[in-house]
Amino acid sequence: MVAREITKDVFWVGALDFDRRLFDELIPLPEGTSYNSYLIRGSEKTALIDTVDPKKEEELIVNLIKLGIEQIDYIIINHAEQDHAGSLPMVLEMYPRAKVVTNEKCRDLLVALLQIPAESVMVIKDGETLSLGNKTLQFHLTPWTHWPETQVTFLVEDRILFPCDLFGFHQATSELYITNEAEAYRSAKRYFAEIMMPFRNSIRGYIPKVRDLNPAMIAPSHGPINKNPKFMLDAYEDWVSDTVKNVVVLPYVSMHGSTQILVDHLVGALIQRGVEVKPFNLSHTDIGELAYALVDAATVVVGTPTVLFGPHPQVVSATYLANALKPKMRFASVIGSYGWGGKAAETIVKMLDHVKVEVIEPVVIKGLPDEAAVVAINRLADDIAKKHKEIGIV
Ligand SMILES: Cc1cc2nc3c(=O)[nH]c(=O)nc-3n(C[C@H](O)[C@H](O)[C@H](O)COP(=O)(O)O)c2cc1C
Repeated sequence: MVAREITKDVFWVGALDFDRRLFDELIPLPEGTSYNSYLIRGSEKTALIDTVDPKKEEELIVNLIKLGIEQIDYIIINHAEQDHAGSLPMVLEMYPRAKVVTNEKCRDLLVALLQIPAESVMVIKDGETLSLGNKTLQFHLTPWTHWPETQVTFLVEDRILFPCDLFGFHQATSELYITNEAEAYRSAKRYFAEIMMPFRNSIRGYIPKVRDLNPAMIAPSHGPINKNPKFMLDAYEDWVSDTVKNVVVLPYVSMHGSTQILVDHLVGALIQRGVEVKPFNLSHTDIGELAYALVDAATVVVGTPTVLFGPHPQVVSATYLANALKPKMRFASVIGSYGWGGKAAETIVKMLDHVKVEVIEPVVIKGLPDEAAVVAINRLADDIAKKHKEIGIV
């Protein structure tokens, strides 16, 4: 890997991870990822902003050595998660005189997660600045833009925002900057869905503050640097808003084909009624794509057979995730088939306790769908189209 200069005396010194395919043992990474770390050489002091995932720590160290960095005065930690702070012990070993700079909550997490000695941390407060001589770092605490300790750092003179996870996305690319905004939009929306969506209300509050800073660049900790911050801020403003689209997301499983028949019929019935529908067969769905679809869908219909008196375990897992991601969905329903009895639909509805949804009457049928089942699915499609019309999205 090679360190690259972004602007005078500001360098990207991170690591690209083209091969990584799973994050948090949960999220598929179709484009790999990067762990961006930045080095700022002021006239008097040198600062490193965030580190890299420990499995790539050697690349960070080599970048620093190649740049001829003999002393680091400050290591700014914007977020304590290991993919950004995990190489801190190694960097501190290499540069023992460096002070770790972060907020109080982040310090406590660094002590807990990485056993960093508390006394090596200089605690900053919201709005505080740190001079590097001819360059000034300004810290803004942004709790719950992922974790409780998250903060962003602004390089005042160069107007570069270092927001760590916020506004970034998982992509390993040799390009230092975003070159194709349409592609970046898709990757960033997926990242938002997987990581940031549960915190949409907090993020909404920070967007005007970021706009006030008027950054010339956003240099996140995953993915390429953004030279057009307005593009990302506008996109985020839309994603964090309460505005939903005329879309039904339909995650489902079918073991023997009966629930599949209901799904297929509902897909057709919704299309006929002018409602966009996105089915996801959970036996082979990339859950990142499911999360992506949840960002602005008005309705979620969960399809499940009854298994051991409840929903299919794959459906339980997807419903748990959807509920935890707290999408802005307004309506929910359940469809499915059973053999002799159970509480699949009731269990799914109970699981949706983090989202404020109006439940539309489920369609749960015995065995193979018959004419009555088709009528019931048409009724469900009618109800969904009516609800979408009532809220003005059709
Ligand atoms: C492992 C397994 C467990 C099942 N458990 C139940 C059950 O507890 N209650 C029930 O009504 N049906 C149960 N069934 C029957 C299915 O719900 C029924 O066959 C249904 O029509 C399957 O829908 P599908 O074709 O969409 O997979 C079970 C089926 C399987 C294979």
